[in-house]
Amino acid sequence: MINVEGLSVNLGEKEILHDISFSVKEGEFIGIIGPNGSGKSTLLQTLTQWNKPSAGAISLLEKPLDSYSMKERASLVALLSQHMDHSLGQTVRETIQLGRYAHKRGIFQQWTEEDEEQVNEAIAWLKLQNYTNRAVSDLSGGERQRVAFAQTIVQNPKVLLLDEPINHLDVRYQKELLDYVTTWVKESSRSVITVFHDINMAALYCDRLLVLQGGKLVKDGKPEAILQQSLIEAVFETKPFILPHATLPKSQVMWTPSSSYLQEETSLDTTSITITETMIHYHTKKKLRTISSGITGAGIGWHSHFVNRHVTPYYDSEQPKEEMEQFLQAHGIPFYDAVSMMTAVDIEDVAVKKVEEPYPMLLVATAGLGDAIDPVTRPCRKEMQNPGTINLWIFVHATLPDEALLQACMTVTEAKVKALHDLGVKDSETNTIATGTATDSLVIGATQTGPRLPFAGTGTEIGSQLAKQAYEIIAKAVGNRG
Ligand SMILES: Nc1ncnc2c1ncn2[C@@H]1O[C@H](COP(=O)(O)OP(=O)(O)OP(=O)(O)O)[C@@H](O)[C@H]1O
Repeated sequence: MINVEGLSVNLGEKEILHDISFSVKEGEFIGIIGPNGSGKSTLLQTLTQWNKPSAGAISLLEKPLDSYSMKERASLVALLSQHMDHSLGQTVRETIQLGRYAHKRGIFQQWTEEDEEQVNEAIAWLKLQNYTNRAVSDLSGGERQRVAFAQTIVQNPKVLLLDEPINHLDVRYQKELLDYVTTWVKESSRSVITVFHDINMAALYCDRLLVLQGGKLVKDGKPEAILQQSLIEAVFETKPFILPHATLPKSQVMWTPSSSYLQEETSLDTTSITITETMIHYHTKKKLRTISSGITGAGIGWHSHFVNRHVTPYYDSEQPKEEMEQFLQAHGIPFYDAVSMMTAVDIEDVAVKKVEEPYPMLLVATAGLGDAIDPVTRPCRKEMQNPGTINLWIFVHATLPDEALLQACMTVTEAKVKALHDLGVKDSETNTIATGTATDSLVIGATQTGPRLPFAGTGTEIGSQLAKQAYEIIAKAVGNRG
């Protein structure tokens, strides 16, 4: 659709773009990212011939861009820019209607049914029905942005160029506009090139990203190839963390504030454990990085409340998470900040241990064995037969990346299996050695302010400590049962 070859642009005395080459196919949604002043807007403006190149060539539909008349170009390429005044009518409808001008020829510019249809469609898509008779001058920044977008879209161009189209929009309208653009580009074999400051939105919506730095195209690739820590840090001069999106196979960037207020030390303190008949509750001053299989706070997160709640052997809830949230709230514990689990074991049988060397560690365990299971031998059954569960908490004063937290889970689980083996705990149905109970829970929390330990597998110093301590605390908790 568009081919750019060796493009350079001078503005005044200065070379703003240098030797840029890329191409855009039909149906592609391209994002341009880069720091302030890197030339993103200049590039978009040059694609409309707003700026004249000092070198290189731009072709559109296989013909040089400058071989089209202004009128032809206007109907093929539409630019929504922050840096130019859009033609404004009095009302929203009039302003959008002006976008159809690109399709009018000759002196008798009759308004057609197609014009009306395009305008009404854009008004509906952008949810502007209630604004059509409002004066554009009275609209908010975001509302005006949607009107300007509607005016651009009714031009029905082959190529749509958008310069920061979402910067004034709230998150709902950002999503709606980008969802709309995606449908528009995919269903009608057109192309879109959009300048983004929001790298995450660019990565979510674009097929490819162009990265500009100092007027040069430093990288052209799929979002997952662009969202690499070294590249983003080099271009934006600030360190990102790249994480997977929670539900889509896409990458996202996270930023960490440099403020020292967020870097305070947290130590592990046994005095902040409260043990009552109802629950074991541990509260840390600062949130810990956690990996857990609890009822609330499961997965990877940050939490400062840890709850092992006593329930009767007959506890039965169809919605244990909601029921647990109510329990936490009733006890003044914010459910969103709590890793919680349940046990039918008497809370007084809890085992607690604090270790200082080599790494400070706090361990808390309760162990019921009524439903000890050997899942390798026993056929699967849905119903739990006897209550009983091993709940294990391990808190470490160290900085563990997520992969080390996962390794710590493996290390600790292997130690639990060995403990049950050495204790001769058996699955009552198969009479073979159990690996755990059917409902065991685990949380590992790290203060993230101690020494940085990249790995926590069984071959590491921290892994060896985790395994030994987990083995001992489980054995102690099993021994504590009345
Ligand atoms: N008419 C002009 N004459 C001289 N220099 C210009 C002109 N227009 C823009 N520039 C300069 O060109 C460089 C690139 O500007 P441009 O607006 O393309 O950057 P950008 O990447 O879109 O920036 P931002 O993220 O801040 O919007 C900047 O240094 C800018 O000052």
